[in-house]
Amino acid sequence: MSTVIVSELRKKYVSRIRKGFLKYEVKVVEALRGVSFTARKGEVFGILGPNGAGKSTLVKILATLLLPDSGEARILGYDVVKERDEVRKRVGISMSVEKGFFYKLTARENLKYFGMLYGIEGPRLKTRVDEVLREVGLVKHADKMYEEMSLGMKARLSIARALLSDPEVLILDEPTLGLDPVSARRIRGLLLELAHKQGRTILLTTHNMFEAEILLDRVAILVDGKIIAIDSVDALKQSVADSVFVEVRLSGAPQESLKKVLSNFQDIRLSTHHRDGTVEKLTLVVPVKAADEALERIVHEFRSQGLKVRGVSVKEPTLEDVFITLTAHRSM
Ligand SMILES: Nc1ncnc2c1ncn2[C@@H]1O[C@H](COP(=O)(O)OP(=O)(O)OP(=O)(O)O)[C@@H](O)[C@H]1O
Repeated sequence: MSTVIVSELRKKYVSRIRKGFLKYEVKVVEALRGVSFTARKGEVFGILGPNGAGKSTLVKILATLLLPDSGEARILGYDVVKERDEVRKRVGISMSVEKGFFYKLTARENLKYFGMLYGIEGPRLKTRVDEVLREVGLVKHADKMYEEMSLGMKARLSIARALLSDPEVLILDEPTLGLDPVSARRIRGLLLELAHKQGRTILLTTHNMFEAEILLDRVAILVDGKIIAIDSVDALKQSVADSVFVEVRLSGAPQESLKKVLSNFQDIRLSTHHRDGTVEKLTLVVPVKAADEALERIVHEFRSQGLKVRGVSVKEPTLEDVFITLTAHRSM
């Protein structure tokens, strides 16, 4: 059953940049350029994309915090623009870990405050606050002041707040951003439980490929305001089955020499991003049919440029390889 249905959402930002006394330049950014997808009950659905792709814009619209220019989005059948209040009653939102809590109140007091705002009253409020504290594993820290909590605890508190109204859908913007690996793992475990065991739909944004691989049932790859692929991580990996991903290990090769060699191979793309310095390891994306011959040539070329090749091996593509294959052209 689809709980979130998004069709053809568009959003532009128009800003004025000051260019001098009474002089402005108008800048238009098309943050969303016709985004459509559906998310189902009980799944963790992720929106993955580079900086500025439009992820926050998309989740803010779904969370009823921003109006789209056109298109439609329905959550549990309710329109996020025309039936905003109905959506808000049914959707738990966590936009940013640090925002919106009272620093001098404890975790429990913060939750009580927000519970009251959501209209939960009397003994029900205390029970519900205890329930969500238990759910996110914060009972032990319930009486800690917000300002004294670790980042991981704050992230869990933010999810606890989103759960107060017992929503069927959760919208989370970068729920593990900035967390240490142990705290991030804990949050991921919690999200899997909330979706797979309790049947909630979780819609989240992430930059983190590793997280996407282990957490998401399906992922939409958003680039420049457009979704370029939607599927399970496994299916996305399958979609690049006509390419071989080859890892080449080098002894500190300078960027310039690599660029020179690779510019001679139109059919080979570079998957790994390197910005500067020397390169120890790179992943090449090679069409299956040309693999044997192309690899031999490229290793030969590397060597003739004086680059020391320490090893060449074929590897399983990661989501990052898929992402870069789908989004980037040759990039170095
Ligand atoms: N209030 C705003 N005014 C003008 N431009 C904006 C505004 N908010 C976002 N943008 C622009 O819209 C585009 C999409 O931004 P958005 O924050 O949605 O991307 P994002 O994928 O969430 O990026 P990040 O991963 O860096 O948070 C970017 O080019 C951004 O600069």
